[in-house]
Amino acid sequence: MEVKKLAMTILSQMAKALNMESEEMRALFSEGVQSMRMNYYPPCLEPDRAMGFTPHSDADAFTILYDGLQIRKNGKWVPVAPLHNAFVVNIGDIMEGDINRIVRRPKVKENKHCEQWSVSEHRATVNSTKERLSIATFYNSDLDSELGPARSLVGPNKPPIFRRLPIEKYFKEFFSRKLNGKSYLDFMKIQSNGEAK
Ligand SMILES: O=C(O)CCC(=O)C(=O)O
Ligand SMILES: [Fe+2]
Repeated sequence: MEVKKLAMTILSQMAKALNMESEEMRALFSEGVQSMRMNYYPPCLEPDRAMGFTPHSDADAFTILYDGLQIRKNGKWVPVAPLHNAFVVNIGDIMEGDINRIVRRPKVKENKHCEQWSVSEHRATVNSTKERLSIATFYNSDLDSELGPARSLVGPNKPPIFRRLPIEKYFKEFFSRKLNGKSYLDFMKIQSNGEAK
């Protein structure tokens, strides 16, 4: 319950930073699905030859994670060390879909808080002596909702970049695929001829 409160505060700040109607954001997530995954990584004698969690972006809107991971930045894997008393927040695929990729638009890029927003591709490694436990809390809009660019962010001059589909269908499709970086996001994109892939 406490993590959910934190999530709603983060979402309302995100809405503000994106000039999105905060009620639209609140309506999407207040009754949404919150789920938690605990990942246990036992020590591994040959950590260089094993992977804890293969590279992926989270399929949800965003994730609040306890413990560190590695993110792909400019093609390189960079460790994000856990800070004492702090969480790591990952932007997931749904958030990129919902906000219509506004974060990549030049106008918003001027906003220094938005500049770093993009879906995080991450992975988890293992180590040779210590076991590791992470706790990830995932946020989604509710299962009856539709996934697609936020209505307050698209218009005649801002055409949608992602297609719309029922969220249940989105998850069925996601879980029938192998984790493969950000490939599912590409699948969600509308091609330049206006057709969904
Ligand atoms: O265990 C970790 O640090 C990362 C876990 C993760 O990426 C996930 O559960 O989606
Ligand atoms: Fe993840």
